[in-house]
Amino acid sequence: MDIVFSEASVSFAGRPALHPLSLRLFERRIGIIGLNGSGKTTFARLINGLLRPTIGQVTVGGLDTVKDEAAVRGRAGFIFQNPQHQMILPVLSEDIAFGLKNRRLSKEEISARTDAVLERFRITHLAGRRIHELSGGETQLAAIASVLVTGPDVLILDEPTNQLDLKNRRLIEETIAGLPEQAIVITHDLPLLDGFDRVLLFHEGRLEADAAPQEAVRTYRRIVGC
Ligand SMILES: Nc1ncnc2c1ncn2[C@@H]1O[C@H](COP(=O)(O)OP(=O)(O)OP(=O)(O)O)[C@@H](O)[C@H]1O
Repeated sequence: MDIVFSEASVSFAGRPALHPLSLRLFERRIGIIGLNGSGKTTFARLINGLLRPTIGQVTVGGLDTVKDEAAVRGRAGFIFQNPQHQMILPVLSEDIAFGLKNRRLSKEEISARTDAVLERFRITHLAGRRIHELSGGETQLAAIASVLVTGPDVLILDEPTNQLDLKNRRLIEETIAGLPEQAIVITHDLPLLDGFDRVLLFHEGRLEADAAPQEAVRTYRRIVGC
């Protein structure tokens, strides 16, 4: 899906967090890297209307993130850094089904879609588990399932491998690689970007590189001197 930034910028209390930026994203796997506080989350939040540009415009599939906010939220799903915070109901299957409420679906349809997404991520055995009892990797998978059940075209993941052990990290890496949906991934886990189509490097609120993974990471290392 086409995501278009047109001279979009964000300031907080007059301080620029993202300088004016124009670009078009359409690739299937897009990474976002940069130091803490460089503007990555600010950029990503603009895509699903969680944040409005102070100046300029962002469109997703031709929809304006400000004027068509509700429709944009349906197209672009966001998985937060601490995904347990975005899960509303205590039990996993209930939380997934909750995302389908208000869609004029029958109980049977909601149940079938919930079962299908649990199966898709091979977490059917966790359906009746309480969210706070899930491991880090299970929580991340559960959050991805909860968002994807609603059928977004693009998934935005904010540091999805943060705090995961090697095994769970691998699981999430493979899950992201296998998603048919477009995915935009903010990460400090640079090897996660292998095979990505495009990587954006932010530095002090500016887009410093827009390149293939290796080149973007090289620029990142050069800029920060590591
Ligand atoms: N709601 C807010 N109010 C005020 N300042 C903010 C707000 N959100 C972000 N900022 C500031 O904007 C800048 C960019 O923050 P952002 O969260 O986009 O960085 P980031 O690259 O995602 O960082 P990290 O890797 O630490 O998550 C920072 O200086 C941050 O303090």
